[in-house]
Formats: sequence, C-alpha cells, structure tokens
Amino acid sequence: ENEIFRPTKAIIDLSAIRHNIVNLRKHLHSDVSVIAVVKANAYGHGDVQVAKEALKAGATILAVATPEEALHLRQEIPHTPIMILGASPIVFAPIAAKEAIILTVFSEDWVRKVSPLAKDFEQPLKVHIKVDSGMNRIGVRQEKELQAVYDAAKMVNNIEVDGIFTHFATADEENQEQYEMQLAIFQKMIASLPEKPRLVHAANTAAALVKESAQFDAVRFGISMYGLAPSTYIEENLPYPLKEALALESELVHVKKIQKGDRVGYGGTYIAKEDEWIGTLPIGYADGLLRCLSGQEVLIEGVRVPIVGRICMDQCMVRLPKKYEIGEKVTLIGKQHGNEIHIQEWAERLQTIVYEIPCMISERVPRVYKEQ
Ligand SMILES: Cc1ncc(COP(=O)(O)O)c(CNc2conc2O)c1O
Repeated sequence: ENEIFRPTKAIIDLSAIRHNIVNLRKHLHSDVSVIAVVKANAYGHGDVQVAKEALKAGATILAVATPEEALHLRQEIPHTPIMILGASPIVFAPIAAKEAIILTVFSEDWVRKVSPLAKDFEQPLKVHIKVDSGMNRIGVRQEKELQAVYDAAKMVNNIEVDGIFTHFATADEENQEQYEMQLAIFQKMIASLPEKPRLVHAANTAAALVKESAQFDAVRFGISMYGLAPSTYIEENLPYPLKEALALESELVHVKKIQKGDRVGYGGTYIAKEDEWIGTLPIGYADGLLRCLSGQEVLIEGVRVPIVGRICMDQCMVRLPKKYEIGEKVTLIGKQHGNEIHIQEWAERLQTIVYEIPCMISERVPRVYKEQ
C-alpha cells in the first residue's frame, strides 16, 4: 500500500455504510434484495472497501457502470454477482460470462451479434433487460421491442434472461406525475412477457426510501448508502436518519501574519483588510477542491474559516482568526468539535448536486478507512 506523507486525505467511515444499508433493509419488505451501487469508485468512496462492507451489511448484488469497474471488483470479490448498469460492447460478452458479470441488454441486434459467440461461453451469460420507461437514456421503449429482445435472448442457450429493470428520472421529486407514468409503463412491460424474470427492479435510492410501489424484487441503492440524500424533498421525508460516510481532512503546513493591504494567491485577488493570520493547506483543484470553491469555509478547532484568494492546483490559503501551529488539523468536509461542513454546502456553492462532490475528489487524495 503506498505510504501517505501529505496530510490531505478522505476518511471513509465504513460503519456509516453499514448503518445506511441495515436501516434500508429494515425499511424494505423482507423479501426485497439490496443491490449496492458502487459505480464510479463507489461514488468516490472506494469501490472494493465499500462493496465488501455493503455485502457484510446484507446487500447481495453489486452494480457498476462499466466493464472495467466490474473486472476491477471481480478481482477482489470472487463470488458475488456484479451487474453492469450501462451498455457493454459485444466483445465483452464472453468475458462477462466467464466472470459471472450480469450485463444490461436492450437491443435485439446486440443479442443477435453475441449469439455466435455464446456457444463458447464458459458458463451461461446472465442478462437484465433494460426498459426505458421515460428517462430516454437507454432501454426498450415498446412492448414489441421488449418481446424481440426477450425472444432473441431466449433462443440463445447460453444467454439467461435473469432480470428486467427500469430507472426513474424524478423519483426524488415531490411531483409524482412522471414517476407514476414510468411505473405504469414498466408494470405493463413486465406483464407483456410470457413469464416474470427472476429479478425485477426499478428503484434507485429515492424510490427505495419513499415509494413502496417501486420495491419489486430488489432496489438499486446508491447515494444514500453513502449517507447523502438525493434531493431536499427526500431529505425532508427520510424514513430513517442517514450517516454520511465521507470526511475530507488536511493540516496547516504554513502560518504567517500579513499586513493590511497585502495580497494573497494568484492574481493577487485577495487583499487583507487589516493585519491578518493566513494559513496554507496542501490541497488544491487537482485534488477536487475546484477553484470556484474559493470562499468556502473549512473548520479549524471547530471554527469556520474561509478559503481566501484563488485556489491553486495543489494548495490553498485560509484566513485564520489567530495564530495556529503547523500541523493543526483542518476539516474541509465533515465534523469537528461539534461543528460540521456538509457535502451539501459544497454542492450549493458549486450549483450542483451532492452526487458530484465525492466523485470529484481526485485519485491523488488517498481514501483511508475507519471501522467505528
Ligand atoms: C441505472 C441506475 N440505477 C441506480 C442508480 C443509483 O441511483 P441513486 O444513487 O440515486 O441511488 C443509478 C445512479 N445513476 C446516477 C447517479 O447520478 N447520475 C447517474 O446517472 C443508475 O444509473
């Protein structure tokens, strides 16, 4: 494992992952499975570690976005079903069969092109048919399209239709209109099949938390596994309290007093209004602390202090209320001395959603795991 020298790190609380899943399972009907969505390196939290914790907490399937993510997980987690939620290239089908990776299919042509390869599969390839019930991303949109994909797959003896699923575009909103429409379309599509595939699933976090009608056989649990609410509406309607898993910490590496009128950072954009203490942190935009986060507060001894001046690639400066020692701990996201900086605060400042924040913390920031 590469030793960590720079004090900047993301601390992942695996007990929070467990808490969020154990409570979800209490919330769901007892026969509903949990699919842990660990794509994008588990939304930036570390896919292998989160996946192992999620399985210990009762998840039974892992879901990722790409073939590479599936293979990376398979190397570390030999037996659990891993599902790719997006499109996979035809050439990947034999590898998926060998590695027991479940593929998403939604094209008859794709199935026809895979079928000559199927006779050499080491074991049957499991596929879940994706229904596009209104998000217009990927999936079959008509019953006859569904029938064609289903029949084509059924004709190939080494392809097994193991499931069918859809994805909601607005389950995290108060307005139920599009959700109800998508649910009805999905239910009609399932009913049009000669038999129900083993695993029918539709819910993302929002639907799993607030839409009992969306539970089916399994739910695909992503954002709230990490302790984040997908939207304000869901935050206001949580069936149980979430525990945030990620904290972002660093330390002061330099502290100095500057005089009134002195400038700080590239472009000299920050001008001291009086004699001030300025601290420097070893974290910058190449770590995911985007330049437009200048002005965001960080915690030192539980006190909020602002980032001042332009954020550099690897460093940034903060205005301190007094002199601190080198090595003083700084919390950029998380709790410190009873105060807290939420990921939501960064999302608002960046005019984005909480999903994007942990994903943007770059690989240069080591993920350190703690097990409460
Ligand atoms: C097909 C599918 N299922 C489940 C999930 C999990 O959603 P949740 O994190 O809200 O529980 C996602 C997340 N997909 C994305 C999350 O952000 N952008 C996306 O495309 C998804 O694309």
